[in-house]
Amino acid sequence: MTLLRLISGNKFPPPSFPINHTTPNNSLKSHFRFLNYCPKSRTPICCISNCDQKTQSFDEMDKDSKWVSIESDVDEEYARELEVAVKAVHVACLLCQKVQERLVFDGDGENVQSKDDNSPVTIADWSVQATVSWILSQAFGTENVSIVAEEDIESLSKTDATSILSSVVKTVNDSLSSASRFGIKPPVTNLETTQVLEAISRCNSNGGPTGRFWVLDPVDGTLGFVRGDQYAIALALVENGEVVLGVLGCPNYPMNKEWLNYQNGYRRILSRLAKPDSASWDGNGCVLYAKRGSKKAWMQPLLSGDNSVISARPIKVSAIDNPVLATFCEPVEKANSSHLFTQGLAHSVGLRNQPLRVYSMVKYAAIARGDAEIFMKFARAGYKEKIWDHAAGVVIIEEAGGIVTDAGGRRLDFSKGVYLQGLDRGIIACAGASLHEKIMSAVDASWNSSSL
Ligand SMILES: Nc1ncnc2c1ncn2[C@@H]1O[C@H](COP(=O)(O)O)[C@@H](OP(=O)(O)O)[C@H]1O
Ligand SMILES: [Mg+2]
Repeated sequence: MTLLRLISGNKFPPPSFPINHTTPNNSLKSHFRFLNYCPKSRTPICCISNCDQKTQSFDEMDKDSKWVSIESDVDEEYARELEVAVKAVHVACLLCQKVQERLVFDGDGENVQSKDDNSPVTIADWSVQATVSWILSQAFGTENVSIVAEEDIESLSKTDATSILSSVVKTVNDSLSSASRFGIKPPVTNLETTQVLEAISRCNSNGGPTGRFWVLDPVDGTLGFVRGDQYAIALALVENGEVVLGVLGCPNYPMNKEWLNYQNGYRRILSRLAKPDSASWDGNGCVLYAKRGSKKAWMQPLLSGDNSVISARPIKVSAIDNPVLATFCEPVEKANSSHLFTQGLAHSVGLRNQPLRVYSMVKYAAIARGDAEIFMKFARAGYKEKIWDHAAGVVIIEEAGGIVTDAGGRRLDFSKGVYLQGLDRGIIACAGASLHEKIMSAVDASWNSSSL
């Protein structure tokens, strides 16, 4: 591993800069390789374009790449894992954007399949799983990487799935061949079909209480994805049952929170009106990440077009604790969480705003960014929540200052395998303790009379 070359002191942000670990004092060890800061937004800027003052990347990463990012100390625990994970999620976001464009605009419906539970799965789900699995294996060695992830290759390996499989292989190779812009060294030659299938099927860990494993939801909210709406790519690292890193890619969730309100295919509507400015921080999606215990969470814009500059901003949960002013999020699909029950809770707690119904873990992102105050999910009795639907979001909200528990006030338990075992009634994530307590009391008061 190589350490960055130091960049001259006057290029660092001024003392008032909000990220204190990137001040000149500790900049020697900083792995956030500043090249400058933006005078307008006062955010750190890292140059990805060809630049004399470029810094070096990890040995196994592409030597020609200028991608630089991630504010953490190289000696810090999980610094390297975080860097690789963020890069992998950026690559996955771009992959998904391309596939979603094709699905939504070109009506590429052939590349959507139905799973046994009737939920959709697309070439993006398999392609992201293969791509992230390959990137993690390259970075840490296949023998050191254990992944719990949503997809398997059963339906993909069937004889009638040959055209889907070849689309997946092409999508993975296209995505990896352009991954060098993120500092990821592409494969020397295109991956063969067997290698792609192997990368997907390697993600067959069952998790558990000991050791280290990654948790991946390649496309969370696949229904939102196929509808041209919100979805997320979620990658977390769990060690001895505790989520230690979380990275959440939200390709359709730009900086401006109002965009969340464009439900039912806002991107489609928007793109018809005017193509979003691809280089704009405001018009593009974001990647959020956090490391357990750092008390900090971060957001980067998604790269697109020829954009050569990237910056990260610290994010914090909302300071609103008055229910009258608070907004709660919940799944779009009634089948995934009872809207009737949360409506009753909202009424008894005094929430007045309309619920923000959003697909996927973008809801966790909304709480962590301070765009909403409460996320509630009350699935039907018997539904078993999977760890990949929550792991990354939980650590990001907690490090951004929020709280995530079940309805009994217990932290979610990621140590029991693929499912969140022992979950009490539902999931409640809040910006602060006061709202959280009010919701929990309201659940206690109304649970027995509910049909859940
Ligand atoms: N009956 C059900 N009850 C609760 N959650 C469900 C469900 N069926 C599927 N889900 C989960 O809800 C996720 C979508 O979240 P949301 O409803 O918040 O958009 C799905 O993720 P995938 O789309 O990755 O399968 C799936 O894991
Ligand atoms: Mg999911």
